[in-house]
Amino acid sequence: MTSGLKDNGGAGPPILLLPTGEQQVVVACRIRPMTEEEEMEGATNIAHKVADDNMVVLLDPEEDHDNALRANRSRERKYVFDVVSDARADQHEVYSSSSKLLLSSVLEGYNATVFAYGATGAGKTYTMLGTENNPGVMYRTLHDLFVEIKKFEGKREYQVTMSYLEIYNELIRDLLAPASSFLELREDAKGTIQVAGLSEIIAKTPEEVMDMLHKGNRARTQEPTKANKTSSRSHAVLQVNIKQRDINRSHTDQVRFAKLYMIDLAGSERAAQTQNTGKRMIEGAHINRSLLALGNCINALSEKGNTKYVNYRDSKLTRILKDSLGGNSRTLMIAHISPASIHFEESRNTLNYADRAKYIKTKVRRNVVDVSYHIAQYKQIIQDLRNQVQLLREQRDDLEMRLTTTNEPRFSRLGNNSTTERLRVEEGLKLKENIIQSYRKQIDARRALLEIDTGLMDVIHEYKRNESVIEHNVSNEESSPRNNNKKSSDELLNDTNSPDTAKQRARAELRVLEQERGKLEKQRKIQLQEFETSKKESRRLLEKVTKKMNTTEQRELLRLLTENFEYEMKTIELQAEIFTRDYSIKHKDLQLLRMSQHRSLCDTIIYQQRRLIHDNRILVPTDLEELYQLYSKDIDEGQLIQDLKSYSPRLVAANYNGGKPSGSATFPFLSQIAEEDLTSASTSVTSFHLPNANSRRFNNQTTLPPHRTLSDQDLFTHVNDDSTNNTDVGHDLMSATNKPVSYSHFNFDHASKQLTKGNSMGSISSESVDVSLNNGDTRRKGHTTSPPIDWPSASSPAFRNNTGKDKLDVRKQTQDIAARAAQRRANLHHKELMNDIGPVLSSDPIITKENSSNALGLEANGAKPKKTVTINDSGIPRPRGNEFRRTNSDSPDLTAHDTSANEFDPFYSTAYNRGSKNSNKKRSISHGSSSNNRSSGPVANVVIPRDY
Ligand SMILES: Nc1ncnc2c1ncn2[C@@H]1O[C@H](COP(=O)(O)OP(=O)(O)OP(=O)(O)O)[C@@H](O)[C@H]1O
Repeated sequence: MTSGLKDNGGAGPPILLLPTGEQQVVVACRIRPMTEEEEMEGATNIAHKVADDNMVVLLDPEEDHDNALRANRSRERKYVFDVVSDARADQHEVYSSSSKLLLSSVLEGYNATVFAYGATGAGKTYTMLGTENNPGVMYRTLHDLFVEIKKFEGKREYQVTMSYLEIYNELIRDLLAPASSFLELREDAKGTIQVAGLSEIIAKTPEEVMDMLHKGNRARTQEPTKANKTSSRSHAVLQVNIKQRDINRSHTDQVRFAKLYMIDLAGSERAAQTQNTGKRMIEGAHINRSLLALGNCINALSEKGNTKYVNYRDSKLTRILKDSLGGNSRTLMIAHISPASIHFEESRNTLNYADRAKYIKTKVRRNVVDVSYHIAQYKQIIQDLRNQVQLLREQRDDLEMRLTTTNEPRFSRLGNNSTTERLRVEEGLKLKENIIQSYRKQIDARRALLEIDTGLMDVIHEYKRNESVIEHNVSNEESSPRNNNKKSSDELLNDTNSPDTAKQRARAELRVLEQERGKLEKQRKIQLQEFETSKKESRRLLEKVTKKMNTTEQRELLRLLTENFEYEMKTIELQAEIFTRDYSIKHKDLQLLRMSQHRSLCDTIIYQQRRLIHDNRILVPTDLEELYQLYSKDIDEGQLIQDLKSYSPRLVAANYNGGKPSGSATFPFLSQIAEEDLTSASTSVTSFHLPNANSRRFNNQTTLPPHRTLSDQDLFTHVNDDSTNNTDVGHDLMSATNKPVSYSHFNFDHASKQLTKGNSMGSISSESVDVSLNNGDTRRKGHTTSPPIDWPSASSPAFRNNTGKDKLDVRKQTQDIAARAAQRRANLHHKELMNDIGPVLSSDPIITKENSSNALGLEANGAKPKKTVTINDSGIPRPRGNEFRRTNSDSPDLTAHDTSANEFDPFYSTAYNRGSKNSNKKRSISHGSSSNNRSSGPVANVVIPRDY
């Protein structure tokens, strides 16, 4: 190993070398003891520490010695790490062989990071925090840090500060000031990530540090789950800054800085294992997503030559860990696993990632600043300091003067004058205290409201995503012949990828989410009331206090107080606005995808209806035929919008522009969204309602409801435009008002009504798109301009004299058109969404090597993951697999499909190609229609990733 560990002659644990330059990440592994629950479940011990104390052997519990095929294929896995500790190792041993090694380095001025990694319940928090009687790495490291510092007493001057934050559902909270608002990450000019507004507290003794740690841990989000009774639902980051300099300053002064990060990550979890639902499930999705981003960074960084692009921006966790993983830091990863056979998959994943992390190299350098002084500079410094002392004296005198006019000392002056005056001032001071408290209460209530709102937004988003899962599967069922798809109930139960299972899961999830929504709405009502009460109380107090304050100083003080309060409120309002906008964007992304599904279904229906008309020789009225010709023309030339204008201006105008002629040349609904985005920023405190029974009706239907793009006006209706300011009181305070907070409602009732109005023409594009189809021998490429076909109406010669050849031609043309329509629209959506949404990675409930490396592969190619479209067309004979190939400019790869019916659930699977290089049937996202569904006509499906 070249990780920087060195044996110190058997005298103790190995120590870290301290060279400046490249250094590999040190990886330790801790196997915790079996828990009672695991033993009760009959789990066996499959993780063993062997050899030179640094090897872990993991046995596959499913190894079958009786199976001749597998007999020679041992699935025993061996991993070598820098340090390995098993169930016998106590907290002190683990600390001594891991984090302690970094301490001397930190005191030398090197940055360091220790982070605990592993699946949920693997023992990360136990290692990092420990228990009161058996503290973990965080406490022990800080304790020893102070012991070391003490050794230099009288020689060196140290300043130790600490901050403690958690990342919960992608929101950053200050654990040392839990009542403050969520914090934002900022990147300074040097690319260093800072958490704006994070409190940094000076710590002087280990006890103080311990107090702060306890305080922070109490504020941390921890909830019981099935997998762990004390599961951490957030990533906790403890940052310790150490600054030191010599006490006896000479003409040179050397200042050393070092940052020590200690991180307890939340554990990855498999939805099936944790059986989390509702809020826990949303937390789990956030945790998995950020760990997936971390896994991707580890993969990219551990590549030989380190040439891959490392995407730190995917999550707040990876942004914070940027320096620790790829920058100036000595980094130690403690991978945690359970020895139980029931956690084999989780342990294998953790060990695989830990194994990769060994190859990450950071570039370590000492953070030292040399300050040299010349005599002339000394003189200048002394003069500056004198000036400063003088200035501070003046400020102190001034403050004392102010205090005597505003505070208690004034009582002495009042002394003999009047007791009533004294009482009046006393009362004024009390009122001032009350108003501060009431402002604080109002801020806290508003903050709590914001937290509930973000929870509600998450719940609603999950709800709508699950609705899409159901709709998607329903539409696929509609498009596929049932007899080919019939599965026994046993098969369905075992087939976790089956759409039926996905649908059942989604329905169960909807029920849980509804309950969660109910709970949150109740909480919201109470919180809103509390907020209103505190608002009224502040207003009342402000009026009262203003009357009591009769000097300019007092009024000025009150004005500053109120301004400060308003500033805090504004910050929260801005945060609320950001969350609302984020949600609105997410919501629209989801809508686009749903519309795309819907439109694909319409194409299928049109195709099948035309086929029916043709096969049964049904007479078609002329106006229907004309409409169909318009449809065909649109597919070929993208002219539908223009033609419809002349064909039926009223219809087009009503659909697009509220009666005005539409100026939109491309997707009208997209430009509509852009406009709405610009005007939808006014929502503040929002309350949300899930779709009511009426609007949910279609979940149980077998067809999709008519679809329409919802505007923000549909979604958010102001229910309380209460512009009641804190009543302006006193002349000086006329401007010091508590700005109104407007409330709006997420209006699903209205939204669903709008939905049912329909929007069938509303989003047909006039943009032309290159389409390439592989219809057996015939291959059209580029901008297709085949003339609109003559559909055999009663007057059509084709209908009257339809010879076998004519019929074949007509059918073929129809099939081409329907398929092209589906393909073209799907391509357009793909293109738009790729631009708008960025990489599509599924947040598979657990990070697997397979999916993350594929996700990585997509990044490495500099290409965004492709969302591909499956189109099946029945009637056209094709040489192999009846596959269409797409060669549009976005997807240069020809990606042929061999889609097996409902092979996996697109909502829970990963968007990447799994096919082998040589295979003619490279697999793309396979979902929706199946190869045995070909008779059902064209079906275009678009993947909705879990993220949306
Ligand atoms: N080395 C150990 N010795 C004894 N008990 C342990 C050890 N490691 C973990 N445990 C116990 O196992 C349980 C789960 O541990 P812990 O909460 O630390 O897991 P975790 O990895 O932090 O989980 P999560 O990611 O869900 O927060 C706890 O009850 C803890 O006390």
